[in-house]
Amino acid sequence: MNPRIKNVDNLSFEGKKALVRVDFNVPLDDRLNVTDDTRIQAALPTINKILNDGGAAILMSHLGRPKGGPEDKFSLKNIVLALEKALGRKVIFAPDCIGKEAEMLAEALKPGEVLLLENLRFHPEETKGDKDFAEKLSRLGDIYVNDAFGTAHRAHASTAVVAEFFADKVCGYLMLSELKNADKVLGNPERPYTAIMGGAKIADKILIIEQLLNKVDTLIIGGGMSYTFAKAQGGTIGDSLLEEDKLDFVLELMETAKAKGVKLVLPVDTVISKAFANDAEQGLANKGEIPDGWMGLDIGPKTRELFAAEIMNSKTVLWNGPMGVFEMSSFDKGTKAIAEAVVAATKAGAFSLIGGGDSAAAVNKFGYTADVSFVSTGGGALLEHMEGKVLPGVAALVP
Ligand SMILES: Nc1ncnc2c1ncn2[C@@H]1O[C@H](COP(=O)(O)OP(=O)(O)O)[C@@H](O)[C@H]1O
Ligand SMILES: O=C(OP(=O)(O)O)[C@H](O)COP(=O)(O)O
Repeated sequence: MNPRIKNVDNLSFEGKKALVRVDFNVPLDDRLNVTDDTRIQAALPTINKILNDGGAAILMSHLGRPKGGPEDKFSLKNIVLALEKALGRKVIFAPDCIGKEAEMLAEALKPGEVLLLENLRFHPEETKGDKDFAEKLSRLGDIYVNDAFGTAHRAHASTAVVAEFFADKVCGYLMLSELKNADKVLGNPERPYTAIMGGAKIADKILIIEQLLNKVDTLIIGGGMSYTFAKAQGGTIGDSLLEEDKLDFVLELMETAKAKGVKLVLPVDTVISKAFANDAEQGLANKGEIPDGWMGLDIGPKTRELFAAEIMNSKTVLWNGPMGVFEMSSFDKGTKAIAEAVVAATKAGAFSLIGGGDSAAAVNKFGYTADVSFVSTGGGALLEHMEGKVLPGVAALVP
């Protein structure tokens, strides 16, 4: 990290109001309760440092990907209870992240108090990196702290642009420890080096693969991402997740992998279901043979074995994205099997780095968090950092 970037230890927050970008993009269940608070817990050291110094913390985050206006299921109000429980103190909630009310609540904040702002992405200006919006956010605090490692790959108003408006801008403890751990692998990874990719954010992450091909020896693709590969190879994928406009790109990626001598390992079978529901009719299909009216929601048993063998062979493992819809018990076996293989490889001496909001939640759900080398709160951010990119959220902190 650029040595000119300061961190929370370089400042006293006494009598100050810190505007803190956190990543509270946590999973919620149907009743809008937080199902995994890893990202909240991870932000506590920074928040507590500010409060213990005699400062006040104004926390801002996104939650999910709202369409550009308020939506109840994406309200940060849903996480207030979990945050209060984790912090052990009351949290004041601002129903909008900018405007008169937010400014008044911030103004009235006393040392030791915490204000949580409503979802930043209820304003489309956030993801556009709008300068006026960033300026409005900046009015709320005296010091800017970025501790949102999971969102540091986004050049958004609250993650990057807002920093321009502060003389004091620092990174938090989470950001520091994430970068430090990732750098253990970045410089000189022990080989064989295997990356495992899955999940549902296909459009974003497919682009990252191209860069990863310059780094890894083996690339395993599972989860929602794998069906675009199966389709590109001429298979049928029913109603499975598909990134239609990336079909040609995927074929090019496969050629690039071959040219670079990277072993690309794709699923050979898949658990299929008639609907996106735990109790829907289920079956198994070979790769690229999913009938119409069915969708692939997990890797199949042969794939579990194939992937596990590759992982066991590795000295460095980087994993982002679940292998299936692990939130439902009918489709969690692939993710669990891969987690078990990563744990076994770690016990055999490999360094394992698992990242992503949902991936971290999955590893937590299966009880393996302590059995891997490091669980990162960032998925896309971790991958982009591992590509060797300077993350915009980090670059913005250079004085
Ligand atoms: N085959 C699949 N079809 C639909 N969704 C999937 C599939 N495989 C995985 N997923 C979903 O991917 C989501 C996680 O994706 P992503 O956000 O990319 O991971 P992370 O948060 O770990 O970076 C999970 O909610 C999981 O249910
Ligand atoms: O969950 C996140 O990323 P991840 O799914 O890569 O772990 C971050 O909160 C970033 O969210 P975004 O991908 O909607 O910008």
